[in-house]
Amino acid sequence: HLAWRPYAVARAFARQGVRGRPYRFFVGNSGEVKAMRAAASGQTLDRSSHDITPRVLPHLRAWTSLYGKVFLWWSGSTPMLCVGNYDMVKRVLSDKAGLYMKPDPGPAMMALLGRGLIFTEGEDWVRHRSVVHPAFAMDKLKLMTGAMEACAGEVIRALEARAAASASGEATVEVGHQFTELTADVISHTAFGSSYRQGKEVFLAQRELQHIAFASFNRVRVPGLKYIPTKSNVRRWQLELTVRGTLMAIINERIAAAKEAREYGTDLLGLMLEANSGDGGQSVMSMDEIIDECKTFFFAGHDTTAHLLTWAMFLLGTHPEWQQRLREEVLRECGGAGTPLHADALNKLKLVTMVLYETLRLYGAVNITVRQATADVNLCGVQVPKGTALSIPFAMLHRDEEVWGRDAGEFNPFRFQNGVGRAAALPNALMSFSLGPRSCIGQDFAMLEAKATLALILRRFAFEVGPEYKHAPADLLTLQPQHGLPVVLKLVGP
Ligand code: HEM
Repeated sequence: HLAWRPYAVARAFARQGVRGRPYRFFVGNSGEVKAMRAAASGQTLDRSSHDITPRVLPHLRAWTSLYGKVFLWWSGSTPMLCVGNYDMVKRVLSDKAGLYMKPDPGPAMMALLGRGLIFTEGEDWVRHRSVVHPAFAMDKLKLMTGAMEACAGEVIRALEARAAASASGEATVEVGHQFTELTADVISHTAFGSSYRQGKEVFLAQRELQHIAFASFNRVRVPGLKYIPTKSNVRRWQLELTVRGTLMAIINERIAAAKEAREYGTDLLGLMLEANSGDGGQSVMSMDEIIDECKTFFFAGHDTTAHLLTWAMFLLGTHPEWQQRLREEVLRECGGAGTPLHADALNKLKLVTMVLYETLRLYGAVNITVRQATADVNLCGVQVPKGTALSIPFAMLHRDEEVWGRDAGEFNPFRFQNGVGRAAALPNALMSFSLGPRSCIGQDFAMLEAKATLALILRRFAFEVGPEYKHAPADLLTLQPQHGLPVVLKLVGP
């Protein structure tokens, strides 16, 4: 059932090889993409339609309507196959034979994250995943609920004070910023426990490095420039030293303490070190690899979760009936304000979970992912030559009416009432955390943190989206409201 109009083009492409084909064979090129993105970046969308694709994937949306869900285009020197078909996506993401790999992340991302879980492949990936995976088991995450609640509680108290101090009992808050700071605190506490302050230093340095890396994305790459002591390079080197030095100190301190205590601790670092001390005292990962995994936690687990919370506030702020339902559920399962949160109670919040899934479907932090064919492969009948990049547009797949039904563009958390696997015509239709072996290792962590934070907010505040809000979702590596999300909070309860 592929809508495969340019199939003839693809076949010619496959027969005659990748390089050296004239550009006119292809549907679009990177120049067009830039122009479409620039045009889209000025638009504000209708906030009730929830179709963000004209803004975040304008090129794929335009070409999909012309050529179908699967088509070929050319990005710079790379042929790109848009894979908007579920069977194909599933095949690519479930691959265990190494037929599809992540493309080269480029020097900026490598400098930022090194060879952490996100960028390893093959046997290295299996080794890394075996060490990191145990830290994210649900029984371990449950022990982190206290730290999550403590961090969110601090933010809530500051907001309560602001609302209480105003004559109207209301406070207008830019929640995106609040959640970014909150998730940074949570990851610093849950990753590093008592070394939290040093962890926060690493985090701040890492965040500045991220800005430097992204600023360099759109610049022309001049060979050798990275070795020249420009102002930004010098700052980058200083920050890299801070990150590495501080992480190394935290890890060495922990290893030394474990000799006495005979355990590494129950934070993410401790659990990872525990799994790293393999049989016979032989470490599975080197110090450098552990450092890269710590950097990866910050990078992968921070903005993503902050945006999940921000978009959930947007949807609840524009759907007061759902907000009230969720508040009632939280009060029923978790008790009123002041009652400590328990992971088991949070896991019973069915309506909150449904709303979070629906938020992830409509406004998932990751809109698109890319894989590269490592060999000539037959992908559901399409000959894909080695080297072709496959772009998997989650944001479009999540709005596919054939899979999600006629109301795919609407906010309807009820679709998840029988579980995430039964929400659509196909079982793995929700791909916000990706699918298969490379799916998100931190998904339970993110959901638990989001549930704890929402529970605390719903118990204390009723809220609506501020009138000045402009609906302009932007893909700045992760999907976020371009102009922030002002929310008017009003105290509720005693
Ligand atoms: C709402 C929050 C989150 C979303 C939407 C999200 C989404 C994703 C997606 C789509 C991928 C796959 C990327 C790809 O293959 O191209 C991924 C991978 C990953 N995520 Fe998350 N993530 C979230 C939270 C977290 C958290 C909290 C952590 C850790 C603290 C984390 C750690 C990772 C890691 C390490 C990978 C790489 C896994 C591997 O390749 O084996 N993520 N995430």
